[in-house]
Amino acid sequence: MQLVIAAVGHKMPAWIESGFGEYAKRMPADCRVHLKEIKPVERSGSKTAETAMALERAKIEAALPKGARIIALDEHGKDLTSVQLAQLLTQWQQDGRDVAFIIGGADGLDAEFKKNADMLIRISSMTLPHGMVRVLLAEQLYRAWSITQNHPYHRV
Ligand SMILES: C[S@@+](CC[C@H](N)C(=O)[O-])C[C@H]1O[C@@H](n2cnc3c(N)ncnc32)[C@H](O)[C@@H]1O
Repeated sequence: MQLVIAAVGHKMPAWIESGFGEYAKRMPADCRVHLKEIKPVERSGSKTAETAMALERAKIEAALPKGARIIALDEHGKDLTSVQLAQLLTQWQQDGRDVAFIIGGADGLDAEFKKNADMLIRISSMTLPHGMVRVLLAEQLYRAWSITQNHPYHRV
């Protein structure tokens, strides 16, 4: 199983890159997190946010492994505890299908894309900057993996 984070946004500030890298590098080889940055579609006069998100959706889909389970990150998504995420991680490892976490850009994710996703999850009920979401998600994936291993990183 491969874990992919497809995130609309590039040229992130150094503190986002280093925060993400800190957690991504802790993941073991059989549960590596692969980041795929999607260059945002330029917003210009005649292009609505909906059009831009639809174009970004096509770029996201092209970057994903075939047949991957799609987990969209959205502030209106389901709340998961870290233990629930760890349980999902175990199930996903057992079925072997790749898992793709999708983070939208400034306007969010295309509505149809979210409707078709296998799951919509949130990290908080507040709106977060997209760069920060990838760091928090990487930390939660590392925490989830730690829970599956009884690693002391996670303390109840
Ligand atoms: C700046 S937000 C976009 C906000 C936009 N108004 C919307 O409705 O999604 C950019 C991306 O960050 C992610 N995001 C922001 N807050 C989040 C949260 N609390 N939980 C999960 N993902 C979040 C989502 O993937 C979102 O598409």
